Amino acid sequence: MAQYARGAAAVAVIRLRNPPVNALSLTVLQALEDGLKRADADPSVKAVTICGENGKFSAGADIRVFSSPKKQGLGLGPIISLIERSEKPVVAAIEGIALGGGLEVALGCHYRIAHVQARMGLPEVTIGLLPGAEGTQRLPRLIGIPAALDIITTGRHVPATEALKLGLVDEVVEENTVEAAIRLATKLIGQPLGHRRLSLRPVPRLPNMEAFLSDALMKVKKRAQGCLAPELCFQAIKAATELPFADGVRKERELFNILLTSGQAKALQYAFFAERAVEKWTTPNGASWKSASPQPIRKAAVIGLGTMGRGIVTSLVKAKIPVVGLEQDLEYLNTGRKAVMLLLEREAMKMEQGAQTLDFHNPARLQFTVDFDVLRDVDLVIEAVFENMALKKEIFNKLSRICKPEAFLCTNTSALNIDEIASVTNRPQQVIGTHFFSPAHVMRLLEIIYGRHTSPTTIATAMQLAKVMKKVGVVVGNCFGFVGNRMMFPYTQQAVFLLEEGSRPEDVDRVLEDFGFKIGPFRMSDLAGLDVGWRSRKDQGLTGPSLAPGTPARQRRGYRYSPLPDLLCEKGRFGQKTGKGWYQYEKAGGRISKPDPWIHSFLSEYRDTHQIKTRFIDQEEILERCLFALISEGFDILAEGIASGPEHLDVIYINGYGWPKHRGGPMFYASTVGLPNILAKLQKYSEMHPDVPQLRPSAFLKKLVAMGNPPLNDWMSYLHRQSNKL
Ligand SMILES: CCCCCCCCCCCCC[C@H](O)CC(=O)SCCNC(=O)CCNC(=O)[C@H](O)C(C)(C)COP(=O)(O)OP(=O)(O)OC[C@H]1O[C@@H](n2cnc3c(N)ncnc32)[C@H](O)[C@@H]1OP(=O)(O)O
Ligand SMILES: NC(=O)c1ccc[n+]([C@@H]2O[C@H](COP(=O)([O-])OP(=O)(O)OC[C@H]3O[C@@H](n4cnc5c(N)ncnc54)[C@H](O)[C@@H]3O)[C@@H](O)[C@H]2O)c1
Repeated sequence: MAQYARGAAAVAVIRLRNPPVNALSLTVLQALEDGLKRADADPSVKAVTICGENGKFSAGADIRVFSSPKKQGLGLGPIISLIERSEKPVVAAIEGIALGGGLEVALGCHYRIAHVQARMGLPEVTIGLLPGAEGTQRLPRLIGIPAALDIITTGRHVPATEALKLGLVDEVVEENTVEAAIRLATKLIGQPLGHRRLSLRPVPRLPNMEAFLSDALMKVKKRAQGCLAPELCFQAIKAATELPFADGVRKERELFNILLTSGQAKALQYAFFAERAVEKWTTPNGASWKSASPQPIRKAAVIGLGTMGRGIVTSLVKAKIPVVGLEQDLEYLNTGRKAVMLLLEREAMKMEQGAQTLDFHNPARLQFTVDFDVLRDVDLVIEAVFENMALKKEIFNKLSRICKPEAFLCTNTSALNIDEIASVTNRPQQVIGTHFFSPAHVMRLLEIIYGRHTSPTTIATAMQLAKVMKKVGVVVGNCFGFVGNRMMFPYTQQAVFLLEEGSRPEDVDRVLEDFGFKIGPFRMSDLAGLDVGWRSRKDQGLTGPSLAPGTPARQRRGYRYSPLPDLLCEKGRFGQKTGKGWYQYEKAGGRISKPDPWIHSFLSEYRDTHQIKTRFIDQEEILERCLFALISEGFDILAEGIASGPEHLDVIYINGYGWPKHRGGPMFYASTVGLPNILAKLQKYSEMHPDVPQLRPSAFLKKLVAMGNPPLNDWMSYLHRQSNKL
């Protein structure tokens, strides 16, 4: 709702109230409208201030309303026009946040005062929409086309000081913002308001408007990667340059409705809430975010300053946690130190542009050592040494002897058993997997893996660490590859099988990149290094010297196996680092991939050798075999209780594996394709490839289909229900 009160003799204060972020629900809108009408009707009221409860102006429209049948009633635009038309001056007092519809309300006001720590923005694009309450028409009139385009098509939050420079607000204050707004409103009583009504202003012209817009459109499309909203935001802003205000508003509404009814908005809004839902973690034995309290981390250590350790140290420094980086010897230490410093210099430059600083030259904040004794006083250690169980056990055993008893011990292993690592310590309850993604200072995902003995406090502490590092922590159970890499295995396996049967790496990558992945499986493999998987397969006895003599080339443990990646590694083709992998690169370490004729003839010789008949494989088959195998593994993970809901898998894939957010994650995508369709396709492919267990549909998927294809929110409630149709 919105509370109506008198702030000073002649000033009415309308306070938006809907905790925690004063989202504009239908009730709030009704109360806002009632408040405006009451102020208008009361002759003793000469001015109005609009503010928000609890130091937050408003986070915009209540996102849940967009998927409810009541959305027709969300008539925010007319209320904003009502504010603007008021003959009594209306001042917005912006504290905390003014986002989306919240900022649109402020744009309808005649003046805007912001607290110095406030942030403003129109983030609708991030949930698949555009500002639908006349914001695409008012903002360009206030701050010009280039700035409005930037703010609306990126959805970024603008700090108050920048907002002042842009002319988005009239004043920034450090004191009580509402009181300052009331004072301003009092001064404005009786003054003319015409020039303050944004709908009456022209859009500032640019000398080269047409060229500017066509260049901007190209950039917006390139960044959008298949997402519809940025381009429609652009169209709405362009309309402001071409049409009178009222016609521009009509165009905005038309474009808004296209987005609202698109599957993309639904997917992006699902992703918004999924990301928040995973913060409320639970485990099958009843541990939960509600009852577990995190411990403070005042100092941390990172062991191993290779690819991952460097990024992890950088993330900790950025989170202002003092950190010690440890390496195995001085040579590795120097290399690691230089790499960390370079990353930090770059981060510092970026932060200075945003007027923040990064203090990392102080040894109390960042220290490097080869001496484990230095770790005696740290509260938490993250191990990021080579992926080798014996080495990890040696390190954890040492840590458990050296670190103080209350210190937490985390491993960045990609797949190894957390319980086995914990077993060599004197504190298995404080051992946990913290699986960062490369590059660790950039990627938002932190997969948090609890073992059999991990305590709720340890889980809560790892989740808190994720939050402080501005990452998305997702709590999952312990199994080989955990959630992300376990689901990735059937996906990359299908990609390689498709090469055996007739596709080329660039065909498979193109289909998955067109689907929206930032990078296809072969380009990804070249980037990560083919040798990483090769080492792991050798450790598992799937290839290399430990492979039993006489093992058929394309079979392991009775199932289909493709030796193609091993053969490439044997030829020294490790991907980007060697300049050759599934593609060729301009040089070792090069990044521009080109299809490689050598690979094409290598594949055709391989097919001849193994008497595989080359066939044309269409896009549909490529997409379905890769994605549905991954999804089926996801259903197995849910059935085993490794993750507590489909949104966990989706958040992991969006934030760690480049899954297109506008498709909502693999499990959400499965729900849009329809579980019966996925089941039917998996059954078909599985019949065609009976020696590939990853194509056999998950029993849980079958059960959900038998139960009538329930909506995704209900899936987990069917886990233990009996089905007589199976
Ligand atoms: C064919 C049919 C035609 C129908 C016509 C329809 C009508 C047309 C009229 C359209 C009017 C459009 C108006 C406007 O242009 C559209 C919008 O405003 S869309 C919303 C835009 N705003 C956002 O995207 C902001 C989203 N929120 C955030 O970014 C962050 O939450 C935050 C505000 C920065 C705060 O961050 P944190 O402090 O980290 O806190 P949390 O993120 O954990 O949030 C706390 C809590 O609040 C919930 N929440 C946040 N914002 C909203 C919201 N806008 N709506 C609903 N709920 C919100 C969040 O989910 C958390 O709750 P929890 O999930 O934990 O229970
Ligand atoms: N590279 C990735 O993309 C990625 C992603 C997620 C997780 N991981 C996991 O992170 C871990 C590290 O991987 P990486 O890619 O950073 O490896 P890396 O080879 O780049 O670095 C490992 C570092 O550990 C150091 N090290 C080895 N033994 C040590 C010891 N006894 N004491 C101190 N330091 C020691 C090495 O000198 C090296 O610098 C592995 O478990 C890996 O599976 C890697």
